[in-house]
Amino acid sequence: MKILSARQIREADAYTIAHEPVDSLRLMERAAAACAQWLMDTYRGTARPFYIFCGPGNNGGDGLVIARLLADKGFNVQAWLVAKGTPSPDNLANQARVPFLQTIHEPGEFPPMETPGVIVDALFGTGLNRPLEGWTAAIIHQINGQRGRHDIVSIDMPSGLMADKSTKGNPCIHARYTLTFEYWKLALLLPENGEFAGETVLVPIGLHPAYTAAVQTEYHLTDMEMIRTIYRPRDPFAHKGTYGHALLVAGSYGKMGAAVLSAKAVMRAGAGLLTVHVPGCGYEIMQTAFPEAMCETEEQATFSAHFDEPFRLRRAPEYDVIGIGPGTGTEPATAKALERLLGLWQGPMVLDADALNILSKWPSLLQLLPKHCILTPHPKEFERLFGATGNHFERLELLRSKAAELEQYILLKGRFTAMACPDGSVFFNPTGNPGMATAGSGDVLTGILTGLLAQGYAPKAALILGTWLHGKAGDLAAAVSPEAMIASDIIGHLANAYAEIQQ
Ligand SMILES: NC(=O)C1=CN([C@@H]2O[C@H](COP(=O)(O)OP(=O)(O)OC[C@H]3O[C@@H](n4cnc5c(N)ncnc54)[C@H](O)[C@@H]3O)[C@@H](O)[C@H]2O)[C@@H](O)CC1
Ligand SMILES: [K+]
Repeated sequence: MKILSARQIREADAYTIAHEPVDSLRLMERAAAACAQWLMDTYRGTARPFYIFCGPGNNGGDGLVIARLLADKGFNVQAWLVAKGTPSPDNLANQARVPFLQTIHEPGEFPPMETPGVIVDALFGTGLNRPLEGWTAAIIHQINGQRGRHDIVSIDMPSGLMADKSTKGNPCIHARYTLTFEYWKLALLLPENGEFAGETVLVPIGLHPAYTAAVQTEYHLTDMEMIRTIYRPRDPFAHKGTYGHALLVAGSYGKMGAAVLSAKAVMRAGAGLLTVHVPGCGYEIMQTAFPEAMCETEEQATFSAHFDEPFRLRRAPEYDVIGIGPGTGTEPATAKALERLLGLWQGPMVLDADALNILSKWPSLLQLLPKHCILTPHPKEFERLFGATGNHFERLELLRSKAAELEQYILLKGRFTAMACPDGSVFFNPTGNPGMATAGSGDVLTGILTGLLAQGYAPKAALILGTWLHGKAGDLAAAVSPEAMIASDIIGHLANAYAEIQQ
């Protein structure tokens, strides 16, 4: 699914009006009717009144239509026009159709709203072009002050948030739900705005599909259609060699769990063969915990500078992919080993955890990476690798520019994990939940990505599919209890995540 900028959303709106028998007033009616329906379905039977705050533009126009539609259905509705500036023509036309509309001219006129109800925030949407200040900011603070007593539902955007620019630190509605029209907006996907949007619900309003099909965007949200296009069913004539031989370099004294979790995920993702390279202290652990993997070792608790000797990496062509990093530690000897490895290997590769920490400590190693590896930092690892930024839009831009400059795929973990490709595109992943913020979850992702690359998926396909599978398996695991789930449960649900694609 493409993520459009505020300008492109306006164009999609105009294109629909030009190419369909619908004028702007009808389109507003359609969008507002979809919201009114959601509000009725969600709050029917609760006897909660609706308190609707309408701004001067078309977002306010949506609020006016919602007020009328809910009142027509017999709901208890109060609506206020927060009057500042000239109203848009469609807003004005709808004001006349809400006889019970009141006006707030200054913050002192903020209504009491005694009965617990639902505040509908239709003050500003994608038309916001600068931070809110003065008395509009004061109204936002007053609405936020009501959060304990009322549910707040924002229409299209939480008022105060700009669709594709940072509004960090500026006044903004804290919604429980955001009913956003037709497309995800970039701002709704970035963690710094999570507290404002609450739960985002996508509301289709029937914009013309031809515009979306043709428009060029850098940002995308992974959806099932994309996943089904990427996924390749197994060949009935397959043997284990068909699905590749992965090498996983992982573990150290006290951190063999990371290696075991990663190894299991490689195989559960579908790799044909796996060799795990661990320090000597981990040999028995690995062979016992996961007999499906072959295991080779070194004497030391960490990896030696002579990595390639017992390791016989000169036989590298027998591997299809190398995954490296979970639990390896960042000893100088291990860093040397990674350097040697990079001198010998130019194939597909996944670098995670301590492999990334080594790259941060010795940044010159970044230049030795084969092109089109997958790097999977969490925000702290990303900051150590590439530096701090002032807000999450800047961080996204840094992610994009580093992926292009280094010609690597870089995955930045988060609620909507952002995956930047060397061609400048960024894919956001929708699956996953807070239950996955648990030790070992990242090691499982490394394993899944390594397992997909082993099977011959191209890096971009492996990245999008693997991250989706990881989140979906996590969602299935969290369905029982997000608190009680552990990383092994994600592996345990990978089969069910695959099954969802095949349905
Ligand atoms: N995209 C679409 O296809 C559709 C959009 N609709 C609605 O239209 C909205 C966009 O409408 P508009 O473009 O009229 O914009 P908005 O209603 O979001 O806001 C524009 C108004 O706010 C004022 N404004 C902007 N920044 C301000 C600031 N910092 N302080 C005070 N005032 C400020 C402008 O002067 C203007 O009056 C969407 O969010 C959505 O709710 C729907 O009505 C129907 C279909
Ligand atoms: K709004």
